[in-house]
Amino acid sequence: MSTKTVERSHAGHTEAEPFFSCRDLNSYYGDSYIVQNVSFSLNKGEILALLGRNGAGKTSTLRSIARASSPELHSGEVILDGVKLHGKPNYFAAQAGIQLVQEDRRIIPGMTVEQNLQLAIISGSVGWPFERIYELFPRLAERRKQEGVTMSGGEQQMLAIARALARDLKLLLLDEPYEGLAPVVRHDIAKALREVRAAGITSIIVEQNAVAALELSDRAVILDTGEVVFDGAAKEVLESEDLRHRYLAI
Ligand SMILES: Nc1ncnc2c1ncn2[C@@H]1O[C@H](COP(=O)(O)OP(=O)(O)OP(=O)(O)O)[C@@H](O)[C@H]1O
Repeated sequence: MSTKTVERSHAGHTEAEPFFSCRDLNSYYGDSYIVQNVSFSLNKGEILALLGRNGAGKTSTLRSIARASSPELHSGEVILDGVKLHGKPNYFAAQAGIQLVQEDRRIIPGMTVEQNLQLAIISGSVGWPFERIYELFPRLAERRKQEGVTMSGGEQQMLAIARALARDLKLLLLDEPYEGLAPVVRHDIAKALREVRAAGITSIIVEQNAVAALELSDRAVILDTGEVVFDGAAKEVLESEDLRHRYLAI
């Protein structure tokens, strides 16, 4: 039983059923108990920053929500738009509209930008038309015939997000989207993510650059050794030196 207290501010929460919720997630890598009773919820169209120090369990929580094969979700509930994803086969999460954009971006070598997008919808899950995606990312439109892996890191990140949008997307999970990117490129990605929010898509962002993530987000959840220690408005974390010092070392 945990001795930690969760600091919760209810700014931004509504009494209605949340669009997304995870409750008491417990995940393991083999015998290592990593994600410990993690619970939080999100309204439709919100961006949530999932923060914490190195090793706090951010990626593991994101992967548990996406029902990746590891870590293994031993118990807990994941509900998206009224649909229960727990107790179902892992692939059901993607079918239900959860897309995980992994830190290494996973662009398929030997394929152009457009072929990478075509491959994303081969399973039949179709989201934004390619032209709408190219309007969001004009750099991808210019490079649609270029091999994806030959593009810059920022362009590959755009393609990774574009691939998620090409599918029927309800919850976008982003693992370190700003990793290795120059400030100007981070700015372009943030602008696109705001447009994605304006289109009603809900996102969870894990990011080392906590300030950049908080500036983009409506809500924040902070993890410490696999447990939730804060759940509230992103603005509250930005404005609280105490929270930032205690849990984020910034
Ligand atoms: N494949 C794995 N096998 C065993 N343990 C793992 C594995 N991946 C991560 N862990 C452990 O789980 C814990 C949480 O890791 P996780 O990557 O989720 O943290 P994080 O908050 O995303 O960290 P970072 O900011 O450093 O990426 C760490 O102690 C890590 O060593």
